Parts: sequence; C-alpha cells; structure tokens
Amino acid sequence: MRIIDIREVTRPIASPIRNAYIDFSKMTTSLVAVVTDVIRDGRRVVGYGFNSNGRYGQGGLIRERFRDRILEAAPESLLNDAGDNLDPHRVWAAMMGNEKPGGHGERSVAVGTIDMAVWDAVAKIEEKPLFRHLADLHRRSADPRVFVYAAGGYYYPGKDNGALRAEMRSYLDRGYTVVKMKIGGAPLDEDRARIEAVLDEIGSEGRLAVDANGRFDLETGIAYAKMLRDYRIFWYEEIGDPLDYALQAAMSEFYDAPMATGENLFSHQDARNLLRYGGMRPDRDFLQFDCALSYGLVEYLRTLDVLRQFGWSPTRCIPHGGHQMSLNIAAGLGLGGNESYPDLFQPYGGFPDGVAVEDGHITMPDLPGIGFEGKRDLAQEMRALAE
Ligand SMILES: O=C([O-])CC(=O)C(=O)O
Ligand SMILES: [Mg+2]
Repeated sequence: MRIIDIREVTRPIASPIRNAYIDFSKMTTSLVAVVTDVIRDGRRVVGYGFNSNGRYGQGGLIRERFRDRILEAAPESLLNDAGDNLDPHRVWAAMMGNEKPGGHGERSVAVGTIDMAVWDAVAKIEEKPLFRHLADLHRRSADPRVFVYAAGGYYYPGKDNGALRAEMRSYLDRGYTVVKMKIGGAPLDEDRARIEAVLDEIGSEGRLAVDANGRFDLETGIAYAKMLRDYRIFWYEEIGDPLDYALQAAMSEFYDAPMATGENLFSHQDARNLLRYGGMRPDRDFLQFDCALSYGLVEYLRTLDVLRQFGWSPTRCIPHGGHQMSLNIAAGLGLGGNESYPDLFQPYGGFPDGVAVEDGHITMPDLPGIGFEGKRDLAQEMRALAE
C-alpha cells in the first residue's frame, strides 16, 4: 500500500469577530487530503486534515516542502513493521527531514495538518474510530464521553452586553455547562461589566472562563487578576505572551484560581519550557496545546510524555481548536476534554451530525477514522478535494 497523492486547498474561515489581539476577517485554513491506494468498503481510503483557527492556511509550505518529502520517500519506508498500514511516526520523520530544530512557527501548522490526515487514513484502514485505535495502541480503554465547553464571547462591531448575554444563554440552552469569553480587547472596567453581565445571565447553570489571548503585560495581567478574584472564574487564559514563562510564573503569586495556556506553543520542547519555568500548577491549571497547530499527534504524544515526566495528568489537557481530532485524542487517551466553537469556523469545527451536548459532554459515535464523514457539510468539502 502507498500514499499516491497529497492535496491541499486553502479555504476561508473568516468572520467579523475580534479577540484582544487579532480579528478574523481574513482567517483561512488549509484542508489537506492524503490519498492512498487502499480500498475499504468499496471506496478509496482518503485521510483528511485541516489546521485550527488562529494560524492561517499553510498551502505554500505544504506544496513547497512537506508534500514532496512524503511522495518522494520510498513507499515501504512509511509503513508499519507489518507493512499493512502507514506508520504516522515514519511519515512524520519523512516530512521533517532536513529541518533544523527550534523555530516552531508556521512549519508546525503545515506538519500538524498533514499528520491529522495521516491518522485519519490509518484509522480508516484499521476500520476503527481513531479514538478506539489510540486506546488500543496505548492499552487503555476508550471513554467516548468527552467534556466540551463553548468558546465565543468575541468582540464584534455593535455587540452590546445584551447580545453577549444572549450568546451565552444559547450555549447553555444547547447543553454546555462551561462558556468562554474574550477579555483584554476593551478597558478593564468595560470588561468587568461584560463579565458581570455574563455571570448574571448564566447564574448557577454554568461556569465562565475568560481568555486574554496573550495581550497583557505583567502589570495589566495582575490588575485583571485582582478584578477576577472577585468572581468564581473557571479559568483565566493566556494572560501574557505565550513564550513569556516568567510572566506566567509570576501570575501564580497573584492568582490562586485556575489558569490555562498553551495554544500558542507548538512543540514538546516549548511545552517542557512552560512546565519547567511557567509555574503552572498540576493540581488546578489547564494545558491547551493543539495538535493541529503543533506538528500533529506524533508530536502531541511526545508532549504527553513530557507531562508525565513533570507529574502532570493528561486530564489537565483541554486542547484549543474545537476539532474532532482532539475529541478523538481526548476519548482515546484520557484528556480532560476539548474546546468547541458552537457558532464559529464552520464547517470545520463541531461534532458529527446528531451528536448533542448533554450536561457539558458529548458521546463519540463509532465512525471510522476521525469521524469527519459523519458531518455532512464538512464531508462535502473534503470529498470535493479528493474524491
Ligand atoms: O480567539 C482565538 O484566537 C482562539 C482562542 O484563543 C481560543 O479558542 O482559546
Ligand atoms: Mg485562547
């Protein structure tokens, strides 16, 4: 068996929203297809992947470097020992030939996108849901019930606190128990009023997380920490620059309640530095590394090894990104849950059709691969690329 083609198309996932750092008016994603010569159920097996929001499509890098390295490798060098399936670790090594260490920037997004498609193909060839394949590989039992929270609460033109409240109410109505909103894109007093409006709306029906998207310097981060201490916030996310570990460490002197970060760390080495130097607390904080932005699941497995070395449980991981790949990792390898954007970044985010959120959890259906084919609008885009 072999990979016969890798296709990429860059698609818009634009919307008029804004966080404390960027707007999404020109946001794109790379949709990738890894086409194999394997037939299952009378159809050619094609694995699909895409990058999550926040970084842009990576067509240039994929076409100039990573695609060709895989297609030019000896096909048998990409297979597992039994020769009956792809080995994602060997495909990853082929992609990363002639790449120096460090500099985990956009490259990690291109590789993560292809890696997602490779794992999708592997699980389809195994004729299993990816989460069951991962649990089997790691000799664990899968738990198809996964915690999910609703991310939104963006700034957008003309949005007042009434609209913000209605948005959060709609998430509770759809079964979520934790909702997230942006902070740091308005003056502190205005953000305090936004937070109070949301807390008033959700009452005891849900919990609120807040996300500063790396906007604050230490002084502002502390000012917000002092304000947030007045409320029972689910977590205080990405306070300062993602690589400023000293700032993150200092924050724990001012903020006892849970903090979260990691969506803009793109390698296990960066994750290790966060755990070494960031003062993160394994009994309460959350880690949000997103495989689709950070060299894929092959690298994420190394990150999970780093966590273990530092005494962290995988249950502290609730990845950024809202895609089904991380849902599979959560269900297969015991992460604490996954992000969800109920109203954004469609058709890429979300769950297979018919999967409902109940009491803040979804239950993964048994679909082959990552499960993209269970989501009609997404499957349509995917098949248009490769089938
Ligand atoms: O607004 C963004 O860039 C997305 C984000 O931080 C999140 O989902 O936590
Ligand atoms: Mg975030």
